[in-house]
Amino acid sequence: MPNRPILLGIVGDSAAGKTTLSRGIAQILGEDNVTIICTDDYHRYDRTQRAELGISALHPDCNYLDIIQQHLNLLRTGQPILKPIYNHSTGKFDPPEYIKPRQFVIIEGLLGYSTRGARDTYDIKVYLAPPETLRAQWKIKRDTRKRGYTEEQVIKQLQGREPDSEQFIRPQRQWSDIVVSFYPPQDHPEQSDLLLNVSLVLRPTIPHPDFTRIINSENTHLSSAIRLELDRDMGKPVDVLEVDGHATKEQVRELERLLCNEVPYLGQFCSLEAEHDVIGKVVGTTGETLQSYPLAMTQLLITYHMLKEARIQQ
Ligand SMILES: Nc1ncnc2c1ncn2[C@@H]1O[C@H](COP(=O)(O)OP(=O)(O)OP(=O)(O)O)[C@@H](O)[C@H]1O
Ligand SMILES: O=C(CO)[C@H](O)[C@H](O)COP(=O)(O)O
Repeated sequence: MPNRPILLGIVGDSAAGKTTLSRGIAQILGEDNVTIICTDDYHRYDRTQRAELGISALHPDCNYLDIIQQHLNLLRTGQPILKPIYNHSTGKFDPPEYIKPRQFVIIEGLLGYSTRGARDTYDIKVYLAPPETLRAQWKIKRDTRKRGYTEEQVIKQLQGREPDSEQFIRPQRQWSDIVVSFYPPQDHPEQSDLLLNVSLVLRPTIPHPDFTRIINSENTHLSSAIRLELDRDMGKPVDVLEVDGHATKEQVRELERLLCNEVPYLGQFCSLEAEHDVIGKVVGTTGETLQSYPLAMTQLLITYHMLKEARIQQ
């Protein structure tokens, strides 16, 4: 057991896929081992007040960033918090809840990296950056089916929030250790969620697995679907792991073996070999379950980092 909980941050704009990724990782690590906190709960104003004030939920002034920071510090040292609850159905606040952190804590939300104090508390920082067209499709589907909005209302909200997205949300990408971007293949711009590629920007802010052994070898089998490239992100040199939407189970398994060489106990949590594996499964907007190997690879990499950190803390 680690001495203190391991904190994973997942930040990105609305409907960028934060909840989907958080739940997937929690299923892999075992839901009893994971506490998920959504920072929407720290909105300063309810929906009516925001409309009256003309402020969006994306604006730092619309959120209790100081309380987020304080709660992150408490969670990191294993202490409980009394957390507010924002109710997306009513647009109001429910009574707060008492939360004791489990072994792994995932904090997902809009503004998680916007203060230095908050940034310093995470063990691993992920930023989700799907192309804006894909995010808009996901948001329209999710908000019309699950949050009671009309398509016109969602489009209007996306347009109205764009200045805040640009000023406050997207700059947080620079603070992340891993930038995850699912994107549709060029030949299928009308994407199917099943075929999405993923680009994983790996900043040298945390030690990543050594992918070169399998990517640089004469392993043409793997390189047809998985490539490691040198690039720049926000002006800084990074490695980028590109996983093709057509990647096969066998190809992802090879990467899984590589990660398990470095962190053997990874296999106890996530394995494509497992009979009832949950890895790479995503519940679509209409409730159907999709299997995505690029998502499986993303979950494997993040879980690898969390388990490695947990081991370091022992
Ligand atoms: N990797 C993915 N593959 C396919 N579909 C996805 C993926 N991630 C998210 N989606 C779709 O996008 C929708 C929005 O995702 P999600 O609810 O996870 O976003 P979010 O960032 O948590 O949003 P918010 O901050 O507004 O609560 C989901 O309902 C799902 O259908
Ligand atoms: O960007 C969002 C993150 O989920 C929500 O729109 C934000 O939390 C405000 O909620 P609501 O749409 O219920 O007013």
